[in-house]
Amino acid sequence: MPLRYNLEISPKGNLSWEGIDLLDLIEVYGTPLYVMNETMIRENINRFKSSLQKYFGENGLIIYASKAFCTKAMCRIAKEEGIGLDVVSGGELYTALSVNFEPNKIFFHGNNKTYDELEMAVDKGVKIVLDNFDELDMLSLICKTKNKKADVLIRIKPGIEAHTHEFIRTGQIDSKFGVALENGEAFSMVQKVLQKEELNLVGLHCHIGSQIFETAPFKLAARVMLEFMLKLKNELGCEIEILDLGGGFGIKYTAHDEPPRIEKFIEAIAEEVEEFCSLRGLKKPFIVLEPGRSIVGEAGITLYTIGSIKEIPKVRNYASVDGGMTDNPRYALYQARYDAYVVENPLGERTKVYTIAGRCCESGDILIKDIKLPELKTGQHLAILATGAYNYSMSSNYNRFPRPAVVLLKNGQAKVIVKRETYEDLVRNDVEI
Ligand SMILES: Cc1ncc(COP(=O)(O)O)c(C=O)c1O
Ligand SMILES: N[C@@H](CCCC[NH3+])C(=O)O
Repeated sequence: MPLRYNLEISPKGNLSWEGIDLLDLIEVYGTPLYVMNETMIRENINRFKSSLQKYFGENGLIIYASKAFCTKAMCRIAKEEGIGLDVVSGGELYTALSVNFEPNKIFFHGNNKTYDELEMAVDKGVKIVLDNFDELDMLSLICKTKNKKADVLIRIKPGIEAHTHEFIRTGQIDSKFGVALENGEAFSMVQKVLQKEELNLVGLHCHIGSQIFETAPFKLAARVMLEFMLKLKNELGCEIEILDLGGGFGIKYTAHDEPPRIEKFIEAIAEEVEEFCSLRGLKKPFIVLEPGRSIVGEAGITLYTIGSIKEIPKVRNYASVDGGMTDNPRYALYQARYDAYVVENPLGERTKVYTIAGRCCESGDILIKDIKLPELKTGQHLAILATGAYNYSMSSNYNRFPRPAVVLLKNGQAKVIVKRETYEDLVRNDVEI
């Protein structure tokens, strides 16, 4: 099996990435260890940028969905690449602002933003994606109190069910996100925003789900949104500038996954926008896309040390590692599938089926269920692949496990971008009685 994700074999026969022997990396930084590949992150960003540029010229913007992996270093990479940022909390916004990210390229999402978060967004001048009527009222009050204006988009439920796991589907009617097109809900929200002098309606937004493998749902979402824009133009004389179609572009986690290339998604969206706008006489909107997983997912791996190996005859072989659902909760949450290599034996014949378990006090603490690997030995190391998205960002301190460090690789150099947590970090906010 050829190595994926630009992984290679080092002169010592170990797995290597960006010219770095991963066993050497482990010797320096220990395990568990998140490893991110800067070259791949930048390549992915540039694939999105050049594709969008090809079809929309200057009339489009990629905004990285920072929920996938949000650290100062990642925000700085996005800033250097000239893209925007999707944030969904005061914490993500704070991280972005701490590297002086241009506020007007930040889009603030969330279905229940707090007063303080909205205040911070208004003060800094970031774009706010309005989710509901309560938020609209709160934002209007904040703007009036401060005598400031805010640029807003409205999050619409386009009523599309993308074929993905139920928990990561968001565009259908039964969703906590956004306002529905049905019953005129979205229409009356637009009317209400237009009546507010302190709010400047700049765009509409939708997001249909995550890890989507088909281009058709994106085309459908674009069509539904453009129909609504046309209705607003015809009935309210309101021409909306930005159409933000969200993220959700699928990636390859295992050999079975065959996601379309990034270019294919954008080409499909462009075809739909082009056709609709020329046939129906609508001005082509400024297109925003919000990829998260497809920028960082395949550009991350996690390294673990293999501890106990338990072979239960005729049942299952468990190999436990020194991390678990605390650093990657995605099997526990979505029965997510991953692939892995043994760092010391990357191309060894895969002869035995193992379940890779974590060390949390939880039976569901599994990282990979039933994966064929070479015979494993305690003390060897495992690289779980495509863990760059929604791993570090969804990590926890359950069982009081400190979070692993994050190391960023580029051209043979490794840099710590998030330090390993210590026991002292774990008790820092505890108050003794
Ligand atoms: C509003 C919004 N935009 C963008 C994303 C990024 O999605 P993905 O990481 O699948 O590209 C999400 C998460 O699903 C989201 O909720
Ligand atoms: N966190 C999820 C996806 C949700 C994305 C945010 N709306 C995952 O790991 O796949």
